[in-house]
Formats: sequence, structure tokens, C-alpha cells
Amino acid sequence: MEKTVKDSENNSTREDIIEVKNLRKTYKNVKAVDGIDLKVKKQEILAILGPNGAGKTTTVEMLEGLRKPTGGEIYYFGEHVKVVDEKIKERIGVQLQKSTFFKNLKVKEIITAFGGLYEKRLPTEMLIKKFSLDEKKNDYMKNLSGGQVQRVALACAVVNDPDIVFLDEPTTGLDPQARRNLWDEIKALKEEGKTVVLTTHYMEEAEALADYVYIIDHGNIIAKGTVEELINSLEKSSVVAFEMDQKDFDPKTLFKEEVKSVNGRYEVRTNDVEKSLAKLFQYTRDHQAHIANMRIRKPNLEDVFLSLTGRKLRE
Ligand SMILES: Nc1ncnc2c1ncn2[C@@H]1O[C@H](COP(=O)(O)OP(=O)(O)OP(=O)(O)O)[C@@H](O)[C@H]1O
Repeated sequence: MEKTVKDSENNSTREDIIEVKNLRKTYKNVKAVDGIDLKVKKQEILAILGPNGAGKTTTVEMLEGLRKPTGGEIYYFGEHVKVVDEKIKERIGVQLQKSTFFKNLKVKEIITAFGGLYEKRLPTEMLIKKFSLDEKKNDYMKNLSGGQVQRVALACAVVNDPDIVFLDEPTTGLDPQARRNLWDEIKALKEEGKTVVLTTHYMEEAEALADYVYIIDHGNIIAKGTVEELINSLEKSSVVAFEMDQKDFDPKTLFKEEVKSVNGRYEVRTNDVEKSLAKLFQYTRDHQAHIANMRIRKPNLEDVFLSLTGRKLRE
């Protein structure tokens, strides 16, 4: 039986196609995943966002049936599954984090080989067209660019026309243009009706793609919500960022608000931008100091992570 839930956001009903309760994984003495609860709704892009080592890969690989949980429950399509068996594997597509493709196989051979793992499979030629790999189909994997390898990985992840696609850090190491191209491919999967679960440590990726985000740190979910909900959960509505040419400048003496020093820049989180700027300009006048590269911006998911943990997502 498939379970439906009322979606408070848009008042529609959508199925919970995956639900996880108190999922745990311990490696010797490392609690990689320490009691995670999460739900994935049909046709959403769900992002699991967290820094390196947070437990993202372990979590999705337990959902894919590639790692055995130490404890907890997994439900697929409303049914409790003790083991993620072949029946479920037919309905999911998996793109592993480090696609260790055989370097001496050609693009079309790899896609065909992956298709051979499933009962239901899409024609290789169709996937080659869909992921714009026409010109590369007879090339060896070792001669492809990073973006092309990731497109092949995506083609392999949907070779069985799955309902749910798992993408583990799909754009790590890609240049900004290749990353954006891959984002378009991922959005297109959702438009086709697929559900996408992706892990990432790029907050821009979660912001650009995700309908719902789980932020994970040290094996725990530390926040969840839509991007908007997460950003609105911050008490301050603006960030004033700037550089200052004075070595002994201590922003804490100037601002009562939260101030962080990030990569040589100061960031003041504030609800009163005018007042913060007035104080700053008063200071520069009084001390013959200069500010540079000033920016006033809305908070982002990085600010949410920083405010929850005191750390940056990528340190
Ligand atoms: N096979 C394993 N044996 C022992 N420890 C492991 C194993 N796999 C992962 N770990 C540890 O479990 C923790 C979570 O790792 P995991 O790979 O799930 O994190 P992640 O968020 O996916 O990180 P990354 O983005 O770096 O892949 C880390 O401390 C990692 O060192």
C-alpha cells in the first residue's frame, strides 16, 4: 500500500515513496549515520547537504541496498523493507560517487553494459541522444572530460527507466558551466516524473535544484525544510560583507550583532542594514580606514550551516 501525505506547502497530496526511521550505521567505532529520519516525496528533488564525512554516501548507499544498516527501518512505496531486494533495485537508478568506469570501454559499451543489469532497459541510442553524447559515443571513457563522464554516469543511472534516481555528489570537480549543464539534466529528470535524491556539499547545488533539503552533520540531520524555510529560520535577514584595511580592526567592538571572519572578509548578520552601515562608515571616518569589496546579500544555506555549527560547509 502506498502512503500519501498532505503537503502543507501547496495543499496537494503526494506519496512518501521512501521513508527512513532511526537509520544507523557504525563502522567499528565511527558512528557514520547516527539515527536519521527522512521522507522522500514523489517527483521531488531532495538534497542531502553536508560537509565531507557527514555521512551522506553511507546514508544513500543504505537506501540503495549497497551497505547494510546497523539499525533502523527503511520503507519503500509504503512498505517496510528488511533488505533492498531486486524488486526495488529495478525501480531505482544509482549513480555512484566515484564512477569507476572501465577506462578502456567506449561510451556506448558502458551504457549497454549497465542496461544488462536490469530486466527493463532503455535503448542505448536513446540515452546517448538524451544526454547529448552523440559525438562521443564511440570514444573511450578515458578520453572524456569530467562533465562528459558525469553525463555518461547519469545515462547509466537511468538506464532502467527508474522511478527514483540517486545521485551522489553528481557535480563534484566540474567547472561551473559543466555543473550548470548537469543541473539542467537533473531538473529534466524531475520534469519527466522521476524522483531524485542527491547528495552534495555545494550549497549552490541544493539552492538551485532542491525542493526539500536535509542538512546533515556528523551523521545527524541538523535541519530540514525547503531552501526558503531554512533561510527564513535565520533570525537575521541580511548579511553585510566587507574587507577592512586595518590589521587591528576588531568588528566585535563595533557590532553587537553576530560577526564572522570568513576568508579575510568580515560578515555581519543584521536586521538593520542602515544602522550597520552607518556604524561602519563612522568607524572608517574616525580611523582613516578603508573598506573594500562591500556586498549586502540575503543569507544562503552556507549561513544556515554556519549558524548551526559554527563551521563552513567546505573548510
Ligand atoms: N567503509 C568504511 N569503513 C570505515 N569508515 C567509513 C567507511 N565509509 C565511511 N566511513 C566513515 O564514515 C563517515 C561518513 O562517511 P561518508 O562517506 O558516508 O560521508 P560523506 O558525507 O559522504 O562524505 P564525502 O562527501 O567525503 O563522501 C566518515 O567518518 C568516514 O570516514
